[in-house]
Amino acid sequence: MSLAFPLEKIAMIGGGSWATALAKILSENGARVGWWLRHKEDVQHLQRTRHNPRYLSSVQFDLTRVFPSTDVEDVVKEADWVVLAVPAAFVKETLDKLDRDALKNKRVISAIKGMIPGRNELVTDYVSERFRLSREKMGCVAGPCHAEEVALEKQSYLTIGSPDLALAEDFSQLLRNRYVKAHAAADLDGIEYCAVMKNIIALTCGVAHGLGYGDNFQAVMVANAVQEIRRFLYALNPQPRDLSASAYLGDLLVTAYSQFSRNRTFGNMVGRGYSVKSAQMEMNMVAEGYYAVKSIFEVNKDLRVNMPITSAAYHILYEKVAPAVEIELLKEKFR
Ligand SMILES: NC(=O)C1=CN([C@@H]2O[C@H](COP(=O)(O)OP(=O)(O)OC[C@H]3O[C@@H](n4cnc5c(N)ncnc54)[C@H](O)[C@@H]3O)[C@@H](O)[C@H]2O)C=CC1
Ligand SMILES: O=C(CO)COP(=O)(O)O
Repeated sequence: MSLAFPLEKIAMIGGGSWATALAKILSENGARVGWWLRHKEDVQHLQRTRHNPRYLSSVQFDLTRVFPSTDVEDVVKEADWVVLAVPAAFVKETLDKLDRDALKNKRVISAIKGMIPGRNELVTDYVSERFRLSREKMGCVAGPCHAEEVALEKQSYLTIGSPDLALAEDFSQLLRNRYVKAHAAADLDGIEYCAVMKNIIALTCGVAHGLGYGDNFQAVMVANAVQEIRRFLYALNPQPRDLSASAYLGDLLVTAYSQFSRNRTFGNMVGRGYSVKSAQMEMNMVAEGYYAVKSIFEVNKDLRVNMPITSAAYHILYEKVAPAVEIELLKEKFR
């Protein structure tokens, strides 16, 4: 196979499903991928068997292009591009080991669809401030794309958001292959916030499903969600954007409807009566929407946007209001 990008050096930060899927796409395109994983035994397993033992274990890696390691400083030092793919709740502790100049002269892509808990910041805002990095040097990976379908090489679409369209286009090129189409977009903030919010909506769709509501109700929930997202984005960052594009609506739809969605699965368990703790323990994966709902709810205390779905999810997850009560209230608010 000819290598499309033999000289590009990537640092992949994260050992979960999405990091594994992105490492597959990038390395198969010929990039050199230094791959930080948290557990030494996972690194050793990858080196021995060429498979990630925990996530997307069917994917086999070419170890002449993929270099697993537990040393985040080493992995970052070598790279031109740093791709962040740990859940947002672990960004701080993962990057804490790096000094403030570690990302100087690097281009940083967040593949994370969550906010930094406690700080209620987008990942790119946090990284930009912590590492004194201009947002022009940053981008995000968005779009309706489940890691599980990447592993199966199903046709997928990604959008790279960055205020620097040239950077977004460069990273799009690294991703394009037989089954991935990627394109550049300028709306970094809007795309990143929408990716966070669609997780909250998918989680709440899961709650309704767990309570026995059907497809008719879910379709109305999703339609109302688009309006909720539009109101919030307009209040926060009023610029023209086409919310029907796949980076916004497409990602909302796939997460709300897919069997692979972590957020929907988590919500479904809560709707069926699991406590938040037991639902989290049951999943070996992270539902970003759980953390995101608190961040968005708190950001909205100043904005005061009408956000019935987010408020319902917050009451269920953080104030222990019975899911049936909150969904019953939503029923009356939807049009
Ligand atoms: N899975 C997918 O299809 C997609 C995921 N994303 C985003 O990618 C990000 C990563 O999620 P996934 O790969 O899905 O995760 P996952 O749910 O597959 O796996 C959980 C990850 O959390 C890590 N983790 C758990 N405790 C940790 C700790 N204390 N410190 C550091 N890491 C810890 C695990 O090592 C593992 O990497 C999320 O923001 C998610 O929204 C974005 C697009 C698609
Ligand atoms: O963002 C995703 C698909 O585009 C993944 O969503 P989940 O985390 O709910 O699986």
